[in-house]
Amino acid sequence: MSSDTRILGIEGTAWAASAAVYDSTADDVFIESDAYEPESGGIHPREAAEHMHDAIPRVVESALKYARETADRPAGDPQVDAVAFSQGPGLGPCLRIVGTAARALSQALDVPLVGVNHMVAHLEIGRHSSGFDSPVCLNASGANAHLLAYRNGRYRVLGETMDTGVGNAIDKFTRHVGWSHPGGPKVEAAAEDGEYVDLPYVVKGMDFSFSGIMSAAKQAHDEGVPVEDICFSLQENIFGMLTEVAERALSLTGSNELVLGGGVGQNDRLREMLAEMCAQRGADFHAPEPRFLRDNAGMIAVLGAKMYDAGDTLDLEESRVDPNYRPDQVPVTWRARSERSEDLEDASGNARNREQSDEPELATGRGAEAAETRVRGAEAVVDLEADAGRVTKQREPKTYRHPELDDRLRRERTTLEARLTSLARRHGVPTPVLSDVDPLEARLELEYVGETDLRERLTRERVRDVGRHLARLHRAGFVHGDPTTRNVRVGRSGAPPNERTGEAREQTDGRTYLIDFGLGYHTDHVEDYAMDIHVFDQSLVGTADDPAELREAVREGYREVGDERVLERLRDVEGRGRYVNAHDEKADSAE
Ligand SMILES: C[C@@H](O)[C@H](NC(=O)OP(=O)(O)OC[C@H]1O[C@@H](n2cnc3c(N)ncnc32)[C@H](O)[C@@H]1O)C(=O)O
Ligand SMILES: Nc1ncnc2c1ncn2[C@@H]1O[C@H](COP(=O)(O)OP(=O)(O)OP(=O)(O)O)[C@@H](O)[C@H]1O
Ligand SMILES: [Fe+2]
Repeated sequence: MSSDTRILGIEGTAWAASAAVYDSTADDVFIESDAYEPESGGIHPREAAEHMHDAIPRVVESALKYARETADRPAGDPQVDAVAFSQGPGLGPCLRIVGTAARALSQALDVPLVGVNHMVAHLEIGRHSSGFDSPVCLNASGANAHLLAYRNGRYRVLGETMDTGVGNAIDKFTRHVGWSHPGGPKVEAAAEDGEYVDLPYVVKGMDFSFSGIMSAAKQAHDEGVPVEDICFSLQENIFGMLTEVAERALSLTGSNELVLGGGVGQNDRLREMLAEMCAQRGADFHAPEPRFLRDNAGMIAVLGAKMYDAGDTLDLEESRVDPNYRPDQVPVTWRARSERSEDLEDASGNARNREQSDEPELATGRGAEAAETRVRGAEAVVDLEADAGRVTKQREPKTYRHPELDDRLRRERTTLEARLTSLARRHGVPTPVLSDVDPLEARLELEYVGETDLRERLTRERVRDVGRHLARLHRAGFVHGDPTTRNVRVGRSGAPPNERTGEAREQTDGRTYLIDFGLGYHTDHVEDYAMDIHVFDQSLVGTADDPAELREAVREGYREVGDERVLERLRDVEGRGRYVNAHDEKADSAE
């Protein structure tokens, strides 16, 4: 960062009217915030906007006063170099007030305007305070919940909630119980005296859904289950889901660093689970201090400074706010050019992984496979005996999870994996032959298939094959649940070069095997089939430099075998951005 940048930051996307001054030389952040507290119910957009209207001038005045008092600049000079503000996402009426205030200040102070994406700020503050280079980020905030990882100039969304944000889900339950907003801290306090009761647990690849667990929690309350037990179990399941998908993102990207962002990150139990998961797999975990987790202008000012130093300022006409501003829409201008083309899952990431792991014999599934005898996936430890043609897959206990939940998931998934692996083969999809299953020990013995994971040898032809395979499963009435470029095994890297031209040819005859059916399930919903393809898409986005062609290839393959309505629904799913649950329409069960 260049020397002595001072930025005024303004935040006001929903509840926090906040202003901050960041000084890059001292790495000092001053924050002044004024919270909106609804008298009853949740956040009312109009009331929240009125709060912004009253409180923003006050907090800005305190921040400017601090800037004047601490600057060693001549009195006539501007005390800050730019005004950075949250441009979105957030509540429209609130954002507009903050936008107007920021524009007015930039004109009055005669300094440039910097438009900051609030969700990227939640991520970058953790990268800033940890010093991590290319972490995976779990954003656990009120209105959002997603996993981000940097690749090729953008923060890619690897997984996200299919319905509401995580804080909002918790707050809806506490409103049902009659507790005041915000509910998160109350659930955390009540959970201390709770015991575990069974609640739904839903992850799909790196996506997840809260609607099922929230309705079950409300119903349990109505039926008289003690509220502290529900709170305890909500935390165990919801945070268990977030930790699981975070681990899957680490495993898929080969990254060894996780940062946490967002207001729900203030929860001790969530932080404990994430720290434990990272410790278990030899990764580093960082959670910023609480004042940087909940909404605050400090994170806006810190990212604002990086953007300002990169020359990423706004003209007035570009300064419109965007309530649906997604993190992957932001061109990342502030990271070094070398970093920007860096490939998250390149060999170095995994070399690091091996060095730092407590268990050096565990590799992450890449590289010279002949030499590897053990692979650690996100869920299991897999012993590979290529010569004997056999693998043993052991779902080891995850100590971050409640033991009851852990037992249940490991058994269920082992049983399902055994059943669906065989069922898929009966429907013409190549899968490993099962030789033994022990649900109590959560252990499977399977045939060794393929030579390497698809992500090492991505070609259109192979990806097209995956499209056909998924269509066959769907026609048979079930989904894979976690189709990623690591859960497909492939053979040789290509046919011999063309004899006349010497050019490499794509192999068309090798088999593409699907493995790891533990998250699969029977369903006749078009939405579930579309989600299955969407999960594979997201893994392409996470592992391929140019995913567009490959995404088209999945669809080509799917179209050959499957139902066009699923592809139509997939276009809907993508258009939605955040997925609203639409488990309504049923497909005819083909076959
Ligand atoms: C777009 C923006 O406006 C939005 N901001 C936001 O949601 O505020 P944030 O400060 O990041 O998170 C607030 C949420 O964080 C929850 N929360 C606060 N303390 C908590 C705790 N100890 N345990 C669980 N949840 C907690 C609250 O219940 C509330 O739902 C967002 O980042 O999604
Ligand atoms: N039958 C098999 N034949 C050859 N290799 C296999 C087989 N099963 C697993 N592997 C290897 O082990 C890795 C991890 O296996 P698997 O995906 O089943 O475990 P996991 O813990 O569920 O992984 P994740 O949840 O990260 O996808 C695979 O990516 C693959 O490289
Ligand atoms: Fe936020």
